Amino acid sequence: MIALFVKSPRFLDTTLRDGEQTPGVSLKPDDKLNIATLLSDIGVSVIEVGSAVASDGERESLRLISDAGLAAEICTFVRGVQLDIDYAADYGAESVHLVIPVSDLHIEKKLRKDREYVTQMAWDSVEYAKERGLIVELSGEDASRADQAYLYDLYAGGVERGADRICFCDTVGVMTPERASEIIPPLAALAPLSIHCHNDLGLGLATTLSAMKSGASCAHATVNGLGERAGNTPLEELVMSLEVLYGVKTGIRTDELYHLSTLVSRLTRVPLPTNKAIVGEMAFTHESGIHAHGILRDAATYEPIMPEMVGRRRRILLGKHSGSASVEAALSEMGYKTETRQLQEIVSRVKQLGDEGKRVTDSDLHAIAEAVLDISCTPVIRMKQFTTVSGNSVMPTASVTLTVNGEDITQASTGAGPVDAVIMALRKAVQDVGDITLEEYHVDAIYGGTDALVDVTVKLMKDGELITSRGARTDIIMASVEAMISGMNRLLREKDENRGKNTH
Ligand SMILES: CC(=O)SCCNC(=O)CCNC(=O)[C@H](O)C(C)(C)COP(=O)(O)OP(=O)(O)OC[C@H]1O[C@@H](n2cnc3c(N)ncnc32)[C@H](O)[C@@H]1OP(=O)(O)O
Ligand SMILES: CC(=O)C(=O)O
Repeated sequence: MIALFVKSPRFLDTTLRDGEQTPGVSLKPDDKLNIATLLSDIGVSVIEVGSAVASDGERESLRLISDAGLAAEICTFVRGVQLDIDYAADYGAESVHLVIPVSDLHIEKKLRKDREYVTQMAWDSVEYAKERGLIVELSGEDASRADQAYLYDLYAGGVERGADRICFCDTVGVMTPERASEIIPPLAALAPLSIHCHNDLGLGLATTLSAMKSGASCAHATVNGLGERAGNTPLEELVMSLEVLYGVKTGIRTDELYHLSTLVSRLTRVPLPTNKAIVGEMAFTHESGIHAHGILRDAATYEPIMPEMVGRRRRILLGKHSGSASVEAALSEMGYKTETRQLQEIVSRVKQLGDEGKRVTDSDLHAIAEAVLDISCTPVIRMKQFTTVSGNSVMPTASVTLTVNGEDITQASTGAGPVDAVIMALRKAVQDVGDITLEEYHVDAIYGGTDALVDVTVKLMKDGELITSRGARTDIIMASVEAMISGMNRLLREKDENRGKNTH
């Protein structure tokens, strides 16, 4: 089975073209350059950076990325239209993804033409693009619903006229993996073949793998599976499946996949589903006691791949499904030592919080542990007052007065909004006692009316230590301040090796 894959498969990443066609997504040239640079650095062979014909901004992006001297081949989408090909050549593309509708449905209903017209358009476009000095990937749009004999002849004539590669598009994600294994081999014998799959029925990855196993030497994919409608084959899932399940060396730096994913999610503003394979927040997070217990003995019990392979870290969350093994491990991380009955009591309080529907944060565990172990710690920081101002004609501003180690400190800051301003002011107020960075801010459980409870979770980092903390109030600013103060107190408290083990 393994031998059927080509030895060094190539990847054409189309995050910046098909991925950007995700409704509502629009990337500025600099954003595209950032993503293209990382794609090239991790080893993607070809980057389709957009559609040069679409807008001035698209052409500016193409020029910027083409001039950046990246190792990857820079490609752009073109129709069978001379203007598109001219833009590609004039703005610095090395190659074109020349897309030609090939199913009768697309030819007759969309273009209102016939097969002969489209064949001629395809071949003329190949010749023209070659004259303009471009590498040509001749692509059949809706190829999986096309008459396969017609498609074969169109590709064969295109290759005779100079097409360097051909591409088979399963445009609406209807090709099964079984069908791919029948259709692809004769086409792949014509020229190097790329496979481009969509995920309308959730089969994008399976069909791409099947096509690659059947002779496709290049796969089109997008970061996070972005793309039209339900998206395209996700690059991170494809690369990891090839590496881990099929033993194929992809040449991709897998340890940068998570970094790439978060960059794309941030710039496109498309959040990652928490359970998304490889890159979702929960992909390497465990809560259930049985799983956590297994993981703590040997991670392979419940993890098919090591999180480090994709640049991630394992997390064990606490909640109502936790068991004593994971709670003990979390306590020990925090420097607490417990005896059996103390541990049992802490586990039961953790479960109680879970039963109330709450996420159990580090600060919650800390508070429970201190109560059960009867340790009273004086908080390093206490809030004395804070004020925020925002409105349509003022810059959002906040001032805070904190008592830090017994001394009053007042700081003020502006921000993108009142929450941002107050968080910046808080961080300024504690900067002399610790460099605390806000790694993540998350608002949850906003349901009901405008007076609903708001649940804010923050992730804070100090000296490489990452903790989560929560605040729950009906006022989002109060909830944010509560989460920040409680988290900062956790980080600023000295770790006491002798903590815990009180017997009573
Ligand atoms: C499956 C895919 O992902 S295909 C890629 C989709 N990407 C895009 O659409 C890129 C963004 N698109 C755009 O900016 C615009 O649609 C443009 C600039 C390409 C065209 O804009 P307009 O000239 O206003 O045309 P409009 O968008 O209304 O219609 C598309 C035109 O392209 C033609 N066309 C569509 N596909 C092709 C093709 N592969 N080759 C040649 N012509 C094509 C259509 O027939 C139609 O032309 P017509 O009105 O003369 O029949
Ligand atoms: C070209 C393309 O993106 C498709 O057919 O899906």
